[in-house]
Amino acid sequence: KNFDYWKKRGIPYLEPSFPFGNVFPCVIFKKSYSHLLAQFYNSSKESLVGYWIFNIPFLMIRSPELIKNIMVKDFDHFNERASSNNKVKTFFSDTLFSLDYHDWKLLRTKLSPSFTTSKMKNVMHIFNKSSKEMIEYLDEVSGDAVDCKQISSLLTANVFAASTFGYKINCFKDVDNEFFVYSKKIMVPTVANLVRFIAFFVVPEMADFFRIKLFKQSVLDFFRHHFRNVLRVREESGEKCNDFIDGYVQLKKEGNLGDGFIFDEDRLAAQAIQFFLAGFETTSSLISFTLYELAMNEDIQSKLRNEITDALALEDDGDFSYENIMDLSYFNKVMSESLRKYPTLPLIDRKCVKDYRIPGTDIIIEKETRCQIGILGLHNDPEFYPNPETFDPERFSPENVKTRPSHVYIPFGHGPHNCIGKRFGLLTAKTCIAQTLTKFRILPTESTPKRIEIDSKEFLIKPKDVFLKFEKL
Ligand code: HEM
Repeated sequence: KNFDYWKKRGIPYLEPSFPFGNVFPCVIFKKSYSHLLAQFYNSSKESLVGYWIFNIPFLMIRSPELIKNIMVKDFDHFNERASSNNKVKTFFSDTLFSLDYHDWKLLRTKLSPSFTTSKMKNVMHIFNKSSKEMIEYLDEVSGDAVDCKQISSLLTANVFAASTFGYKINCFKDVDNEFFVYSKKIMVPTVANLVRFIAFFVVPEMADFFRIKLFKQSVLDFFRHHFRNVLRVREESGEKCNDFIDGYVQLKKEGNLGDGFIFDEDRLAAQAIQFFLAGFETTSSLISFTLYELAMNEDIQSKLRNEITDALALEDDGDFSYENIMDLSYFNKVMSESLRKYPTLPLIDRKCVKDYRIPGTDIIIEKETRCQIGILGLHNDPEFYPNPETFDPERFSPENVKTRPSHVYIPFGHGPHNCIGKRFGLLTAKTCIAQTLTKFRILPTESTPKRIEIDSKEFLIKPKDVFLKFEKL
């Protein structure tokens, strides 16, 4: 009976069908969720278009102006996510993705200091060390076809194990390490995992109704157990390592954030797990996609190598410093283009919390309406990015950026709910790519596809198979 919802409100919509609304291609794994959203985006030229996920009406926000209003200018109308206020009490209820606006704001203010420039400088040694562990591995297998997805995941696991869980491991030497094994269990592309992610992040009623859990209990117990151990060791020793764990120790000491929001160990563990959940696959896929594009575009690869080699020559210990790696202009363009073409977290959502009249129209977005922005569609819209399939870092030269409306490039979102780990993810990926380029020429193999395939069982944008060769320079 809800299928006349958008018609009644005079909002353009896509024709739904019972019982899945507009998401049938995703239910049968014909299309990934991100491609389905891109299809909704491409289906219209209007500023917004309605559709249904099962019987729940959603709005795809298309116009850059409206995107800006929702994310930034009129944030007070859209300050929660579709996943906010999840009723089933799980670790997820204590994360930035799920808390209501009031508690989200308290928590975000407390977590933000863990991501300042000085904190990022302090963890550069972890990014450099993990990248060198990858280089050692590539040295051993130089000339062979290497599974890029696997090496990117191993690197990201090393980084998160050290920074978030205080766990010193080298997964390149020990792929059966339990941290890596449990990490892969969370994200393994199965039907069950896809249903879990969609239920938690898009249709929380489904998670509530079917009592779906985001992780298996054994996986959650593993991460909680390690988190508690490292927290206890740090508390007892008083050691300061300038990492996330120092921040957790401090938050535990503060205890009550006010209004009954208390930082007990489970709540703290939830923060560590959410960072891992939000950062692990997004960052490792960014590395895989960028390595792939560099292999396929040799001219871009050599131009980038020249810039990076010059920058590294300024350092005396072979490690990249924060300033050194953040300020490389061509490198920044390459990473931006990679995130344009492959926005690894392809979905931004907001829930309307008070009725909103779209400026200059009579259209009202009503309270409780769920809005989504399909980043893949937006970033590949030829109106803003001509020949979107072409990998062209020059799209991000200052003159070209000026020609586009703001908010048509949002790989990390925008406004108060934007990605808290943006620089952490970028620094991890950049250090790894920079260290690799100083030692190896990246080449496609005979089996490397001309066009990368996205895994349709994944909630995030992840490549299917990417095999490349790393030839010593
Ligand atoms: C290349 C890597 C990454 C990409 C592309 C990415 C992308 C995104 C996007 C698109 C959002 C939604 C923003 C919005 O709604 O406006 C987001 C939110 C978030 N990200 Fe990231 N992310 C990445 C890495 C990370 C890392 C490394 C961490 C943690 C260490 C992280 C933690 C989070 C958290 C906690 C949120 C929710 C923020 C909030 O609602 O307050 N992300 N990310």
